[in-house]
Amino acid sequence: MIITDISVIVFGHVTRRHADAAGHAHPGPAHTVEQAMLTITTESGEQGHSFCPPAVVRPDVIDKYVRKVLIGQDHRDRERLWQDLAHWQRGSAAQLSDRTLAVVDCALWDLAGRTLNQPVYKLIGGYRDKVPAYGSIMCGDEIENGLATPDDYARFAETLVARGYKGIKLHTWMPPVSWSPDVGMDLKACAAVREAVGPDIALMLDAYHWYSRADALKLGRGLEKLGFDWIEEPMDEQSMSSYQWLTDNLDIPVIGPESAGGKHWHRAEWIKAGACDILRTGVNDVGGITPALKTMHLAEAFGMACEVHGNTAMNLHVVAATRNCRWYERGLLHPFLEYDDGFDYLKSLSDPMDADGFVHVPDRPGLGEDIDFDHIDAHRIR
Ligand SMILES: O=C(O)[C@H](O)[C@@H](O)[C@@H](O)C(=O)NO
Ligand SMILES: [Mg+2]
Repeated sequence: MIITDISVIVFGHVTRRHADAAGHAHPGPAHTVEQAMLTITTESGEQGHSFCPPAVVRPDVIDKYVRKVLIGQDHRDRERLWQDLAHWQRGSAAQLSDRTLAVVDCALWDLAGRTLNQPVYKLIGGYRDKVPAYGSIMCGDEIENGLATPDDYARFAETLVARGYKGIKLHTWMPPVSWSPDVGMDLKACAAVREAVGPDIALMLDAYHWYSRADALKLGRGLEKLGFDWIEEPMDEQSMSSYQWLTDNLDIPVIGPESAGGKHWHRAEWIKAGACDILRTGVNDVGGITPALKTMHLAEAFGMACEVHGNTAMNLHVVAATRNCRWYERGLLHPFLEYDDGFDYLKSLSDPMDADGFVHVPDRPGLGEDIDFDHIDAHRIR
């Protein structure tokens, strides 16, 4: 039970996803990027693993903070270890990020599950073994027949419905796309998708993140006419009062915050301020499964849904262990990418989806990631 070692392996991972100047992903040629696997080991050799970009678990952060808090501790004390790491953030000069807390917390949950031979969501307390997924489409682009026009979005939406999705979220065009942002074009894409899929598919929009209040209101009013289920991140989430204003002026549910910091504490303030109708959390956004569950339960106490940001096993287990979340966000998707091909370092998908749009939680222990350790060893960089 006592943690004796924390290690990081950096390996090469082949992907066709490329980040643009704003950090949003788009398809491109296959290229190799560095990926890190954090491993926490106990005195009896039990291990838990979690994946992230190498910078999140760079040696100085692991040595100065993570090892100091975890080594010699009982791995089952996830709550205390998470609180201790969160307290170290204050004195870390912003070097110890919520993302690092998340990868450590996930590895501890994976360790607990692997040790007990149980999936994480069953350790938390399962609510369901399969969850409905919405297809989360990548941000728009200027790629011919990609996501360059409203018709491109409409055609892709039809493909997603045929695949089984019962919900679709659009991310529309954002800089560096040359002519964006453009509320009119956002609404044309949303109208084209609604026309293509009909009234029974749930639709949501995740918009350009820095619209003015006036533009966000215009966008929201347009989505109301199209019967969309929520509007997401149309303004800078650092302005909670802007979201309070928008929520007061729109009928369509406003969801958030996704990217704002402050973990579950700040999300409590959004609820108190009436800055959202649906709360949002995400394992990477709030610092782990542990605080994501706190956020889910916070929202539940206020009679609110809390939708979980992001794909991968860590978020799927949170959705499977809670009632007040309607969807699993499966993505990001693009006509030129085959999402079901998965990752080259996992032997199978962590979020397999059936033809009816349900993602089945793997019955494998821990986070259930079917890790190809031989692949990782063969492509190890350091
Ligand atoms: O890079 C990002 O901002 C996220 O990946 C984002 O595109 C997407 O995950 C999101 O906002 N989902 O709600
Ligand atoms: Mg979002």
